[in-house]
Amino acid sequence: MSFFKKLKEKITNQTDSVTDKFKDGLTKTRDSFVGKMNDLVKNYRKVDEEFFEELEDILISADVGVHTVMELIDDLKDEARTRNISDAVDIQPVISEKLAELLQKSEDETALKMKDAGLTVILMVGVNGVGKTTTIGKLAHKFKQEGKNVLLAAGDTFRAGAIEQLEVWGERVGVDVIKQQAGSDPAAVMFDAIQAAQSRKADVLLCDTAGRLQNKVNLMKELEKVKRVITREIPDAPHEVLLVLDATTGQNAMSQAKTFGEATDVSGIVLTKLDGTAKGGIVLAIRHELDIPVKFVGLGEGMDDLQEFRADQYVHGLFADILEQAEEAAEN
Ligand SMILES: Nc1nc2c(ncn2[C@@H]2O[C@H](COP(=O)(O)OP(=O)(O)OP(=O)(O)O)[C@@H](O)[C@H]2O)c(=O)[nH]1
Repeated sequence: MSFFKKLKEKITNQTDSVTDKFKDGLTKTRDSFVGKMNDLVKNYRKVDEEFFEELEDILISADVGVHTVMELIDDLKDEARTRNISDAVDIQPVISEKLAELLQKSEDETALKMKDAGLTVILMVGVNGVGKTTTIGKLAHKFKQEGKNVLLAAGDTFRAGAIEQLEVWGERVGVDVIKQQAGSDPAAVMFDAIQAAQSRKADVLLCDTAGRLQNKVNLMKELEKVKRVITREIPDAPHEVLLVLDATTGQNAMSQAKTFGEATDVSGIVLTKLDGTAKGGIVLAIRHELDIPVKFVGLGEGMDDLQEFRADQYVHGLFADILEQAEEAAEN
């Protein structure tokens, strides 16, 4: 069975709306990437050294990341040799297949670690402006729709307006926000929030945190303190530490991930604004070079536009058209 058929089979048991969300959200990346790939195939026709050099540039310009691209190109060269592929058209499905392999390390690890019973505490970290507040709102909405009792903790007491912004989302989604005055100790807010969550028998507590990166030592200290307070109240919490990264910032997002990774144990990444960039290859760089699973992607500004990351949907969203063309060409 062809790779495309296998891919289609994989996504058939998911709802069409998820497939559409990924396809729509990846429009910018697809248009740029697929356009360049089509030109490449047209211009070169034959798979040779120059072809691979051009392909390398295309992948790097989509923010796939230099190390990942190098490995990928080596793999593709081997594959072209062993499968005896010389026509550029025939290598296209192999490219998508290899990208899928890179992403598909383990589907299980993208699922959130939720408690079967009792409170799940999720700490949200990331620099200002990446869409952390919006992501907390979207996650709260998702949990509410699943019938869960959700509470928010306004742990960003540093940035002016952060508490109010979280309250706006709280109202929009219909969940309460536990807060203190601006400038107060975020660890104290967490303590209050955990008490409130436990007495209200909440299922999920989503904790906002401050995102200043200018001073790494302060950031580390603050995150450590916040985590310590949470762990003192609930020993196995926080159950997830989700780092929010803005896909449109490209390699900057990679360096933020490294900094936060040093400051705290990040269990997963939420990649926002994937719909707003032509450089959606960043998903591959993160997955391959950081070894932290991408758990969610932001594919729009609306409440329903946060999607659990699915490697098969991502690859389908990017390559369905190319793969279909290749399939038709092979059949004729
Ligand atoms: N297109 C698109 N826009 C998004 C996405 N996530 C967030 N945004 C937008 O990005 C902007 C910034 O998001 P906010 O949540 O307000 O982030 P912020 O207040 O700047 O900073 P933090 O909350 O500290 O991250 C808003 O206009 C959001 O609507 C997404 O996945 N796609």
